[in-house]
Amino acid sequence: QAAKPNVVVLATGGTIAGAGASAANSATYAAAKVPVDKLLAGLPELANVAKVSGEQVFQIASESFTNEHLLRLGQRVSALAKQADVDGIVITHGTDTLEETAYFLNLTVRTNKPIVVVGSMRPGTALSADGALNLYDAVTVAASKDAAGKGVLVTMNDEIQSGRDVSKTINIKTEAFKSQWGPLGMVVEGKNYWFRAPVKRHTTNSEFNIDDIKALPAVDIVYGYGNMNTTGIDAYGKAGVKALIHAGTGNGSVAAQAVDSLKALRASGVQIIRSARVPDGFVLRNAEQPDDKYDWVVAHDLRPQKARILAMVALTKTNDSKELQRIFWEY
Ligand SMILES: NC(=O)C[C@H](N)C(=O)O
Repeated sequence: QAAKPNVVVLATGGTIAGAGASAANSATYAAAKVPVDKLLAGLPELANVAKVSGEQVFQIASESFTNEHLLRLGQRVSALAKQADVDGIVITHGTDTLEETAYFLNLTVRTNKPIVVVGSMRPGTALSADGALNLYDAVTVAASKDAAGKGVLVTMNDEIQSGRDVSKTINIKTEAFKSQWGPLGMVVEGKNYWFRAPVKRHTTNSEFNIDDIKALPAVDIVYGYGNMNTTGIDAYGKAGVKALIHAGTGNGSVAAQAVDSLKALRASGVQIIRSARVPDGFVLRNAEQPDDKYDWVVAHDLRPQKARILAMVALTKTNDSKELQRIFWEY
């Protein structure tokens, strides 16, 4: 029998490492409690698909992820991916910001080896906990040659999703991770079934490289709503933000009373990136606002939190708005 592939599980915390007081506690529990060794020991079936080793990188709930966590995790993933004795990497992660980390790695880690980010909606102590199967699926995908070159992937709820496209769309329920463009495939009983492949640039085809990124610039998000005021926009400007994501209403529309503040910020050198608070669809250039005239960028189909990740990564290389727009189309 051929040797099993080597998969490293990098644990960062989240509900997949959570524990509640009773089996009835599906939503009330503490995240980031169970160490990686215990997670892996509780899943002996992993030995059927790979030779698995674990490493505790952080033990936090993912809402508390910072740019420093992103950089440290990315550097560790990159170093492991260069090792000849590592075939695939799994990252266990809280679900709240899982999509941001997955996209960050997708943009910056230069490897063809499968990288799979996984979490759970219920702690392992709960009835119908989903973490064990999600993790088994993640290791299955990370151990598979057919998962190579598809960018960073996410396995939740039997589906294989693109880390670029996927978002958490509901709390409480286990079918939380969706993409408007659909999953790439499914993973069932230790086997992958593929239906499509990503077309946006990622990993080995990316112009960004985590090994060259030492710090990420300040990029923040303001939310559009009825009766919007400019307090947030002006405060972020004063705080020295390098780009501001506007999570606009509808097709990324901007309230008339906010336009002047955003124009003033742009005039001071801050990049303005028009995204939308609407979950799906995409923002068109020069629709709703004259982006060419104001020298603003549109976020394409990226949700505000994903637009923030791409803006930070892009700004490590360029502060040219035309280049930024090209990057938003291509990634
Ligand atoms: N389901 C989860 O993992 C939620 C948790 N708050 C986290 O993101 O760490």
